[in-house]
Amino acid sequence: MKTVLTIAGTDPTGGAGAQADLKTFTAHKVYGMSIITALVAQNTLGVKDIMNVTPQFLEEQFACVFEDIYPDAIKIGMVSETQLIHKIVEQLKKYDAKNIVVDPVMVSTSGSRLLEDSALTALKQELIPLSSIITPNIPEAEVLVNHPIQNKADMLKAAKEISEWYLGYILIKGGHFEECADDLLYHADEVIWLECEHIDNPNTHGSGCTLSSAIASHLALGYDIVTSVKKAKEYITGALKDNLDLGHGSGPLNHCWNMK
Ligand SMILES: Nc1ncnc2c1ncn2[C@@H]1O[C@H](COP(=O)(O)OP(=O)(O)O)[C@@H](O)[C@H]1O
Ligand SMILES: Cc1ncc(COP(=O)(O)O)c(N)n1
Repeated sequence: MKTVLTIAGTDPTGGAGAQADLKTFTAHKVYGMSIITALVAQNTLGVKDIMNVTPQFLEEQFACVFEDIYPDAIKIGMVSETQLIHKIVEQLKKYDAKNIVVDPVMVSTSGSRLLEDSALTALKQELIPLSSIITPNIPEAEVLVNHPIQNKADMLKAAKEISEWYLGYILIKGGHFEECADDLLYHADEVIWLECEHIDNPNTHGSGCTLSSAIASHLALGYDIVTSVKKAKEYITGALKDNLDLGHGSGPLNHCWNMK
C-alpha cells in the first residue's frame, strides 16, 4: 500500500487540516499519516484559537513517522511560525523526503490568519523550494507576488513571476472568482488551464486542503505531476457537486463521495 503524510494543523470538526487530509488519503486508497503542527480550535464558522506545537515535539513526530513508515508523498499545509518552518525544512532534508506538495496556507476561508507575517520569508525562501508543486489560492498568490490578481491574465502573470524564484510546478487555484473556477498549472513556460464552471455551493471549507492532499495521493500512486493535478481537480469538483450540507457556516466536503 502506498503511504502519504500530511504535515498540518487540525480541525476538530473534520472539514479542513489534517482531518480532511486523512479522509482524502483514505478516499484514494493510500495509507494516511499525520504530523501535527498546531492544534486549532475551529469549526465551519471560524478559528477560535491556535496552539502551536514546539519544534522539539515536531522533530519527535518526524522520527516516529520516518524511522518507521516512510512516506511515498507528503502534503504540507498550515505551519504558522518561522521556527516550525525551520524544523520542518531541517527534517525533510535529514530524511531525504520526496514528492512534496506545499499548500501555502495563510488565511482560512473564514478570514483568520493562519501564517504569522514574520514566517512568510521562511515559507518562500526555505520550505517552498523543497517542494515539487505549490498550490496557492488567489489571496495566497497575491501575497507571494505582492500585487492584486483580478482575472485569468493576472493569474498567468503571477505564475510567471513566481517561476522567477521557484522551479517547481505552480497551481494557482481560481476558486475565489465568481464567474468560473479555472485553476492554472504553470511550469517552465508550460501553461495548462484546468477549467471548471463555478459550482453554486457555499460549503467549501477545506477545499484547498482536500485538493492538495488528492494531488499528494496521486503522486504516491505513481502518477506524474500534471496527471496528479488533473485527477485531483476531478475529485474536488465531484466533492463540491456532492452538496454535503453540515454546520452553521461554510461547511465541509464529503471526502468519500467517490466511494459511494
Ligand atoms: N464554487 C466552486 N466551484 C467549483 N470549484 C471550486 C469552487 N470553489 C473552489 N473550487 C475549487 O476547489 C479547489 C480549491 O480552491 P480554493 O477554494 O480556491 O482553495 P482554498 O480552499 O485554498 O481557498 C480549486 O480547484 C478550486 O477551483
Ligand atoms: C488547520 C487548517 N489548515 C488549513 C485551513 C484552510 O482551509 P481551506 O482549505 O478552506 O483554505 C484551515 N482552515 N485549517
